[in-house]
Amino acid sequence: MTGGGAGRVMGNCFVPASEIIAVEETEIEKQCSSGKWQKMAKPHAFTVYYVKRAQKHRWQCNEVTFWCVDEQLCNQWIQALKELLELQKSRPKQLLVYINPYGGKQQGKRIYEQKVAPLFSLASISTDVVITEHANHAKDNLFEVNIYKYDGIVCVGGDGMFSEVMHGLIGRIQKDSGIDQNNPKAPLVQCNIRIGIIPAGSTDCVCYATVGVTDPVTSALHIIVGDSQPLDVSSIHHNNTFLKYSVSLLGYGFYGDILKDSEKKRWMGTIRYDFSGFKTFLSHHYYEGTVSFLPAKHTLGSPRDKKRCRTGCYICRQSKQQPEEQQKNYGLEHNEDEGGDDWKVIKGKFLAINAVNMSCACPRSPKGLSPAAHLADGSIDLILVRKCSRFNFLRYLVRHTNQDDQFDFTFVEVYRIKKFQFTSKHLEDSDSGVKDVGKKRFGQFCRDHPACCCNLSNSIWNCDGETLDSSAIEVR
Ligand SMILES: Nc1ncnc2c1ncn2[C@@H]1O[C@H](COP(=O)(O)OP(=O)(O)OP(=O)(O)O)[C@@H](O)[C@H]1O
Ligand SMILES: CCCCCCCCCCCCC/C=C/[C@@H](O)[C@H](CO)NC(=O)CCCCC
Ligand SMILES: [Ca+2]
Repeated sequence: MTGGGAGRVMGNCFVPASEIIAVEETEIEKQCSSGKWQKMAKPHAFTVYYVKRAQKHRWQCNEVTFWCVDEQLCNQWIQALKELLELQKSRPKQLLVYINPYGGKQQGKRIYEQKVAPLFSLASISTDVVITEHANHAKDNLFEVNIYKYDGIVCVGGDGMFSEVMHGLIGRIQKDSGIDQNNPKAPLVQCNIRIGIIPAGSTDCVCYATVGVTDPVTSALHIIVGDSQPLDVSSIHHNNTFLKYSVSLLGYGFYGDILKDSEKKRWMGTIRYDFSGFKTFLSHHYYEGTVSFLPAKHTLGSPRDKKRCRTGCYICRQSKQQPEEQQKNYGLEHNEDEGGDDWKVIKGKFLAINAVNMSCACPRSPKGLSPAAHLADGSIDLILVRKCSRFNFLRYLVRHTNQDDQFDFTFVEVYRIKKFQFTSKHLEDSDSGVKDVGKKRFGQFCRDHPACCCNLSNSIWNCDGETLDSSAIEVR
């Protein structure tokens, strides 16, 4: 048989079966003398659609058409290739798709319809599509529909949309299994339904940090070939009440303040973060509080490693293989929940407290806030940025965007941890009965030292781009 792609004769073209998207019989048309197009009886042809790896982690859908004069031989090839595709067991056949039409640049619906739906249809994936009408629509819907008939859920939107779908899915599975999410020690039931992300948000950090690029076609192709990547999820509680799950950034101080300000500016679209980022940087507020954490002793690797986490990463695989029993024993021996000796306590004045489950790489920060953090090692990198000058804080922020070591500053500390708790000084003071009526009654900023930047109010937690209501939290 003869093969040619996009009108040119190709040399050799090697495609692993796992990267074939579809095989279709091709109708070859030939212009006859009357000038009309008509179907040609011979030769016979079929087209193979496959993944082409382009630059910078981008994937494209390419095609190559094979011609043959023998119809039977042609059909045999088509049959054999279709059987090969049937053997690809991890590929989804039925997907439930949620589109946030207002995320990012409000292009979610267009991106899905123009770039993703044609690929799903080519790959014979059937879809049920829900265009969300309000926040929490997707989450609530996941508690109502028969999720078990789907091979995966796709969210078209940003990190907030991913977080919503993740909460819906984890919540639904726990509900169906009788697990109380309010109990921080309850072992959660693992969810085997995958979530696919078609990036159409403002930061898209979960997509960027897992795929390496924010490109709807690349993500659609990863979904089609059935790729998967486990992710660490942190649960956040306060006083035995479940608050939220987090997969990317849980940030207090700088990133909490940016979010608080930027939520009022949603109408600006993605540029709101630049405005609020600049404003928050200038305000230079720091916050006092206590962070207690349990270091991750049994994970290999450190946040200062040079190597990045990739699919199939050795460190993630090792930590997955760590027997559950050993982890339980570790918990008992180290009396971890009672705040045993292994817990470290740090009191201080912080410009930012960032707890990241993954690098948090995104187009704004291509290596992320903790470049060596692991996607699925069961640990969090806790970054404490202590009070420092504006100039030094700027130097730190600039390192989010270049190759220099973000942790090589005296005012920045990083720990790889399993659990942590935070209480703001305000709360500690009010809990211990210390009342400073003046502070509480008069405004948010230090009246005696207007230029000192100490902020007498609390910051908020930025949990994957959503605000958390409580400033005191327990995370595991
Ligand atoms: N139809 C809707 N109307 C209003 N809000 C919605 C709707 N659908 C979803 N949402 C909410 O919008 C929030 C933000 O959406 P999304 O994450 O897609 O965009 P983004 O915030 O611009 O991007 P990123 O999270 O990457 O910064 C989500 O938390 C989601 O709950
Ligand atoms: C002068 C140079 C200064 C450069 C500073 C660049 C800083 C970029 C860091 C970006 C880090 C993103 C971490 C991910 C957070 C997401 O969970 C969250 C939801 O999408 N996004 C934000 O909170 C949005 C956060 C946006 C911050 C601007
Ligand atoms: Ca991790």
